[in-house]
Amino acid sequence: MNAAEHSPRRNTVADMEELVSMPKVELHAHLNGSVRDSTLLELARVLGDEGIIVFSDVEHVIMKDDRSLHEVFKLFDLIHILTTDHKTVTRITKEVVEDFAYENVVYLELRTTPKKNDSKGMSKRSYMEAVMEGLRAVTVVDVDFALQTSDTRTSMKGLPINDTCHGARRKKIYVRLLLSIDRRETTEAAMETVKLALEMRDLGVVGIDLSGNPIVGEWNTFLPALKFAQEQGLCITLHCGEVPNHQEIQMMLDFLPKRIGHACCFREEDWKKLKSSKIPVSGERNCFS
Ligand SMILES: CNc1ncnc2c1ncn2[C@@H]1O[C@H](COP(=O)(O)O)[C@@H](O)[C@H]1O
Repeated sequence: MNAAEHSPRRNTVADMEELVSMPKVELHAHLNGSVRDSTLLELARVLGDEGIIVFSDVEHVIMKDDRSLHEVFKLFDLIHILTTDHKTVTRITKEVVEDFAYENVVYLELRTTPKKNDSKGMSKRSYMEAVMEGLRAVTVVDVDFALQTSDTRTSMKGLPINDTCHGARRKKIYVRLLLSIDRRETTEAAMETVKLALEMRDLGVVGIDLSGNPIVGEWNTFLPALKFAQEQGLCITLHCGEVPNHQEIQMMLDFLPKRIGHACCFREEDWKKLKSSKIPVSGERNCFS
C-alpha cells in the first residue's frame, strides 16, 4: 500500500461538482448573511464615492475570513448600512435566491429581519414588500414562494423540482420566508414583526426566528411575541446556545420551538432536554471564541 492510499481522501473538483449538482434543502440562511461579496464591495464603493463611508476602511472588513462573534455582528451592522434601502433589498433577495438555485438548492428557507428605517422611508412592511419584489424579479429559475395551502407539510410533499416550459426543463426553487426578531428589538417591535408575518402567510411566510447578537437582550423581552406567534400556528426557530447562557438555553428548550440553530454551548443536561423534546437543530454549529 503506498502513502497516497493511507492519506485521507482529498476533495477533488469532481467531488465538488457532484456536491453542487445534488438537490439540497437550505434551512438556515439569513438574507443579509448571504449577500455576494462582489455586491457588498460594489455597494460600499458607491457609498464611498458619496462620502458616506470610507471604502478602504470597510473593504478589508468585508473580505476578512476568520471572524470572532463580536466581529460578525460588527460586519452585519456594516452590511445593513450598505443594503437597507428598498431597491437594494430587492436586488440582494434576487441574487441570493439565484445563487442558492445555482447550487441546486431546491427548498430554501430564507430568514430576514424586517427593518424600520425612517431616513429611507422604510417600514417593516415596506422592507418585506421589497423582499417579495426580489423573489418576483428572479428570472434564471422558477420561484415558488406563495403557499397553496395553510399546511406547509402537506403542500411541500412530493413537489417537482423541474418544470417543463415550452418543452425545455426549467429549474425550480421553493422559497419560504421566516421573519426574524433581532435581540436588540423591544417587545412591541417583536410583536409588530409577528403580526406582519401573520398577514403575509399566504405569501410564503411560515415562521418566526429569534436571532441577533446572543449577548444582547433578554429572553423575556421576546416571549410575549413568540408565544403569540406559536399560538397562531407560526413555526418558531430560535438561535439557542450560541454562547454559554444556561438559564436561557433551558427556557428556550422549555418553550418547545420547532427548531433551534447553533446549540454549540450546550451542557449534558441541555442535550438531554433537546433529545427528549425531539427539537431539530438547523444551521451551523460554529463556536466562536
Ligand atoms: C453567526 N450567527 C448568528 N447568530 C445570531 N444571529 C445571526 C447570526 N447570523 C446572522 N444573524 C442575524 O441575521 C441578521 C442578518 O440578516 P438579516 O438582516 O436578518 O437579513 C443579523 O443582523 C443577525 O440579527
